[in-house]
Amino acid sequence: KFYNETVAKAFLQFYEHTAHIVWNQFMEATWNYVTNITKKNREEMLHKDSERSQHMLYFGTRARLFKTSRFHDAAVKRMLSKLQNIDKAALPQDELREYNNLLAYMETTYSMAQVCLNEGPCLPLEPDLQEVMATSRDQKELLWAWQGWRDAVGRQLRITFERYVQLSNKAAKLNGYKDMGALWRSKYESDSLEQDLEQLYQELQPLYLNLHAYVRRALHRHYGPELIDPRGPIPAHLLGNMWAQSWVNILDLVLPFPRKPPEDITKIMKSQHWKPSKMFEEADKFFTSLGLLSTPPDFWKKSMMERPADGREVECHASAWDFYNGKDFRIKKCTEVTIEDLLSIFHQMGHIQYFLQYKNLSVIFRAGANPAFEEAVGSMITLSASSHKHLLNRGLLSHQHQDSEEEVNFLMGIALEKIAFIPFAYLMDLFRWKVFDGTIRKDTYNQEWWNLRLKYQGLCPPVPRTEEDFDPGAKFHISASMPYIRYFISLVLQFQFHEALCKASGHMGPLHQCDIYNSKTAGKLLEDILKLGSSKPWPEVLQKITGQTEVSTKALMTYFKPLLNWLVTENVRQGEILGWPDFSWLPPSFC
Ligand SMILES: CC(=O)N[C@@H](CC(=O)O)C(=O)NC[C@H](CC1(C(=O)N[C@@H](Cc2ccc(O)cc2)C(=O)O)CCCC1)C(=O)O
Ligand SMILES: [Zn+2]
Repeated sequence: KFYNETVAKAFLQFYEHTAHIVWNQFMEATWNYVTNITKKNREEMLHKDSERSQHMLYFGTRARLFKTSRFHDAAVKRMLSKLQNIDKAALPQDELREYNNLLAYMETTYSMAQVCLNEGPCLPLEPDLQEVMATSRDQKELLWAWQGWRDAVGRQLRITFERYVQLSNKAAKLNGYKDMGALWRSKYESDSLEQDLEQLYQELQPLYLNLHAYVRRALHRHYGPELIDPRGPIPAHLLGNMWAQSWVNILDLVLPFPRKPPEDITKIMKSQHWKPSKMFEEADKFFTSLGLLSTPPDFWKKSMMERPADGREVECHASAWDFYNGKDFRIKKCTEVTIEDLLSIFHQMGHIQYFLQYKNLSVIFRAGANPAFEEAVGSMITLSASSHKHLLNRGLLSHQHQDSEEEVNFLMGIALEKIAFIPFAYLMDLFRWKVFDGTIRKDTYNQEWWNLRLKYQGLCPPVPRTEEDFDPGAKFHISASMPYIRYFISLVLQFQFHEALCKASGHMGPLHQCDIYNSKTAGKLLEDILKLGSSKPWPEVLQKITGQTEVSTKALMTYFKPLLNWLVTENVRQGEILGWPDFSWLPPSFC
């Protein structure tokens, strides 16, 4: 055992010196693969991944030799403890190779999947199948896309996923965790995480139940009683999204005041000849308006902002990339000129801003205070960017005022994105944690998935499901082994951040009318926490920006208060039943 803090610092210097080279090469090879899916690029990526794993193994095992209990420098202690988790690099060589191959297989199957029309073309998810799910009002066509996607992806991943679970748990155990779920949860440095999350969910549930009941009534009106049971769960293919995780695309069906429809911003963008690059510039301008950093030249030279026209196979799922050299940061996105994509670019640019702000920290601390912070930054900016005030100011809306009915319509639009998302974001990792800890066994993966989809989202599958299906695999993050609870926590955090920055910007009036654009004060508050990366425990960072040390739903509830009041009144008037009692005792075979 080493006791000497000076030795530890030299060890960390040596790590630092070699790490950003290994990480830069790994990111480059991975980028080359996902932006040009070929066998050669896959081999190169897997080779760079194994180099990175060897590097992690070398330093991770040695980091464990230091007795840090008597060390004085908190940063040294924190860095050494973070180094000790080496994730999949703890697996023996042959099993690591197998694991990397199955990870690549799952993600690539998802990225290349298409659904073919009988004698017509084959449609990829982005933009074609997403477009069908968003715009079709023909339930047979929706069912074709919904079922076709799950046949093309989920079914193909079922067996691989079972092996993925085994190897994931083996890697977790080799890192000292009881299973991979425990390793994922450890990023939040809290031994009461699961209880805290359940508490947040309970506080938010009334908001979701009221929205669910109201939307069910509207769908009942549109699709009729043969499809919608006003006391039952909603068929999962009717919500305007492949996973029913966001319901924004059925706003036209559920608009509270249909005589005051919101302007179609996508149409306005197209009439103003917006291009993807302009969408990225727009988001960049928001951050510089706060006095924050602008994207460097490499970003504009090396990002992939549209699906390539040269027929290359690419992974279209949007993502933000840090190349760990302090100057190369990129976004990969198959951008379409729509308001949904513009707002998603704001989210991605939030990741880029975090990368830029912490780029001078040690590689070990180049991450969010916790993964949810990483997600909340961009989503918080999106709250300002999607405000009526901001869109008007940016020429994306024409008419001035917003009366109380238009305000409810506006809040409904935001709620269809944020409130609808609550149970989905929660159950994604509830499912995987149970799979990793063995509560959910492989012969009931799909049944248990739909039990959770019924229990939390009040959805049911539109056609019978069997254990030949693997519907969770039809969601990117499950095929890409990317944890998801970060988005649930981010949902609450982003409103807490938004409230704090709105206050700092001197905003007066309702929270949902706040736009922090141009506020250098708000920007400074944000900059001070982004710079910290993951160098401090997140409660300390949360306190710096909000004054509180706890994640709290208060700001979110404040934001949606006018809508909740309206929803409750409306549901009582209609005699709605909250929840889905008609299916609570039957197994959710199908709707
Ligand atoms: C190299 C790498 O992987 N980088 C990470 C970032 C990092 O870890 O540094 C990364 O880019 N991850 C991709 C992911 C992309 C998106 C996503 O997947 N979103 C979720 C949840 C959601 C839903 C609605 C919403 O408004 C916001 C989020 C979904 O769509 O289900 C796509 C749409 C927006 C965000 C992301 O940006 O989080
Ligand atoms: Zn994100």
